[in-house]
Amino acid sequence: MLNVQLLKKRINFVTIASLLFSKGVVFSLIVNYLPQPSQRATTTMSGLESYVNNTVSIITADGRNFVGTLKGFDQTVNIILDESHERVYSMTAGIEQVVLGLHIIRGDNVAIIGQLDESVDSKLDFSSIRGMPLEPVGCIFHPKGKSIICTVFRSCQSKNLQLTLGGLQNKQKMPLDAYDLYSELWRTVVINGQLEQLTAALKGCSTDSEIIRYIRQVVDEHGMLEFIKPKGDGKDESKAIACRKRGNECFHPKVRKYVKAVEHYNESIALAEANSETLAIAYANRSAVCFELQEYEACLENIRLARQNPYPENLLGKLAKREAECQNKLQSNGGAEVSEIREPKLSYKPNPSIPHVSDCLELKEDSQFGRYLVTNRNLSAGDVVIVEKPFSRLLAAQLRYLNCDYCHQDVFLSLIPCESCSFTMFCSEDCRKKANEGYHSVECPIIKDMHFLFTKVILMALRTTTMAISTFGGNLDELRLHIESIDESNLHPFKLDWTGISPQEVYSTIHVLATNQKQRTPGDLTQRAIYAIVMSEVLFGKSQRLNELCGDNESHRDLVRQLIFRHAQTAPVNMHSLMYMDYAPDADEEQFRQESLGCGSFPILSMINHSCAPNLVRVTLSSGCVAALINRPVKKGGQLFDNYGYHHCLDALTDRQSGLRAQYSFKCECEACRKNYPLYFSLKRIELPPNVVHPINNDEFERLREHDMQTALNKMPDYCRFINTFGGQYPCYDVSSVQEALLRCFQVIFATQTRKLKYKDLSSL
Ligand SMILES: C[S@@+](CC[C@H](N)C(=O)[O-])C[C@H]1O[C@@H](n2cnc3c(N)ncnc32)[C@H](O)[C@@H]1O
Repeated sequence: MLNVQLLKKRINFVTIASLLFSKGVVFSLIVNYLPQPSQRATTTMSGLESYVNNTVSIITADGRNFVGTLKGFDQTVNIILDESHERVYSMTAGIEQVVLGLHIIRGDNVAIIGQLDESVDSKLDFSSIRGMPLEPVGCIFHPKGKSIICTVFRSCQSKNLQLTLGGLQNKQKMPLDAYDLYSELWRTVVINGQLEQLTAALKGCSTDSEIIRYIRQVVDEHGMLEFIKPKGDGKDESKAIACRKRGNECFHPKVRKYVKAVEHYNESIALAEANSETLAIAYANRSAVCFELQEYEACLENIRLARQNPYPENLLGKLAKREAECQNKLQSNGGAEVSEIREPKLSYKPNPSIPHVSDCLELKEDSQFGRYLVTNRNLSAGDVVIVEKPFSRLLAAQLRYLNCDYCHQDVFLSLIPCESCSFTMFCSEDCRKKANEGYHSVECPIIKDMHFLFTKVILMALRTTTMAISTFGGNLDELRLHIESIDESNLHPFKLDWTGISPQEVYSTIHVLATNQKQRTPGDLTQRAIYAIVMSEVLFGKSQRLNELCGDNESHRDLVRQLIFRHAQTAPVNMHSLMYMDYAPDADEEQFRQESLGCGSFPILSMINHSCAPNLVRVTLSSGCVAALINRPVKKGGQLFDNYGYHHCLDALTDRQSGLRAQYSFKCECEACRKNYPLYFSLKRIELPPNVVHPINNDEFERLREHDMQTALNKMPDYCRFINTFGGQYPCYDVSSVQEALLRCFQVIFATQTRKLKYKDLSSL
């Protein structure tokens, strides 16, 4: 009934669309609950097209084997199989084939896809084949999906890590990343029969420092670090000129892709040497775009920046003419219109000690859930219970030439560059200064390499560590003493008074977030220790600022490694994605969609546990805060539940359970898992009383999809009322679909929106 258009934008094949339409899938659910794209393997999958409608065999990261007809996939390798089954291997019985029918496999879980040779396959006697069940290969955090494929397919069984790494480097024709190093080391350990020894050694380590030291020995034994070759970063005139040319192509009157043009000019600005003609021309060209976008104030500012640099004399007249035209326009247009930003307010009195949290929330702890939040009053759909700002945050790399690295605002017409690196831009001198004082002075020389070497989850470990260091004014002794004074078993954010809290105390609440270290396998711990070793080596090798802070003190370096190691464990478990609503008119009919803005660490939101049938959603606000909004009634005494990317409407029970166990180390026993709630297209419909009209009306929903604020404001109370009245009948199609519509209202009213939208009539987007 709702949202069928959304389907087309995720999956480009009409065949899949018709398949799922017929089953009534609401695709925005998929959009909203699948993990963020950067969390998933984003392999280029053009080769996959040839497999469509053929039988394929897929090995997933959690070690399962699915066979079925490939019906389609999207750019993040979410796969749709039809007539599928799972092959379960065992050493004591033949291969079991569990029939699944239509089955969706999430992109982040796909390790290998290959076409099945049916002529060979059909001759196999499955009952007589024995095979070891596959081990999880853990691709969830791999940045590009490439190594998994290399790792599993590689026939080379060399016991010498240097040989395999060298071979891999030649084969990939590009530098290795940190995951490559880990996966090759792990394979070598297994081939050499050293797994037991390594496991025993890790078990014998009683501190993080000992784990890192032991893994460092293994890394050094194999000479692994020489394969990490950071390229460094810096200004580059020829690249700056090339970017400007790309900008000019987009600016051409027949193309008029103005936002794209600005993105290229911004890259040119970031790459240009300070006080260069290239820099001046890039600013001047950006001023031309501003003029076309009728942003006259910004145009004047860009003209000023161009003139501050050696702009070619023979072109100065052109600038002066543009300047005069701008001034005329400004005089005749009056002041610029200011768009209203709506910030949700807490629905109940704030907690006197934690003003960003409603006073009805309490923190509890038990052996099943660890720490968790409960409400001491009934909550209703639409209630706002938390509005929290992040301690540390990281901008998505693909937005680096559109958004400010510090405040994340997409003020792309007025970004200024970092004075040293080519990877970071800011919206103002103020943000540039704050970023440098906070994290950037340490990260500046290595941030570009870090984005190549690590995924964003692991980069959050870096950012949280650099923020921790700056929180203590760079004084590593003080930071160490502070950490040593924390009683981890007894500290949580509800124990602190946030009204006058110091940044150091805020860091304490981040420091004690769950690491799940006890549940981590030796392979997992090795992986994270390698990340900490590689990251700190690159930092110590290139970051002058960090070397100044550490001096000759080896214990300072040790502290940095330990913090990165710790946050490489806390980040994947606790970090939250920051999202914005993008506008992409040619991405099929669904013009607005949630995209990744980055990620952040949050002391209070991190206390919320998961359910596959959650009762709240998170929305990233323009202020950079994240709000928790209730989307299903919660009774007094009930626990608040977030969704960690595994929703019963979208994922089958076994997929959810294995995914949550692999990523978050717990066995989910939520209501949806206990009662095996159906997938969305199998949900029952409820019979509404004759006086109740279903609140989703197609015309209004269409306007919501177009992000019409008035419709969102009008419909939100209706949707909340419906959910609050019929929420007791969950799970049912009616409540789930209205929850989706309510989420869209939250997004229209409160979520960070792209500024591009403002230019939809002036520019091709
Ligand atoms: C973001 S933290 C949530 C707060 C956590 N309970 C704590 O004590 O810090 C995520 C971790 O909490 C635990 N967790 C989350 N949801 C859970 C659930 N439904 N049942 C049991 N444990 C859960 C898992 O250990 C998971 O890795």
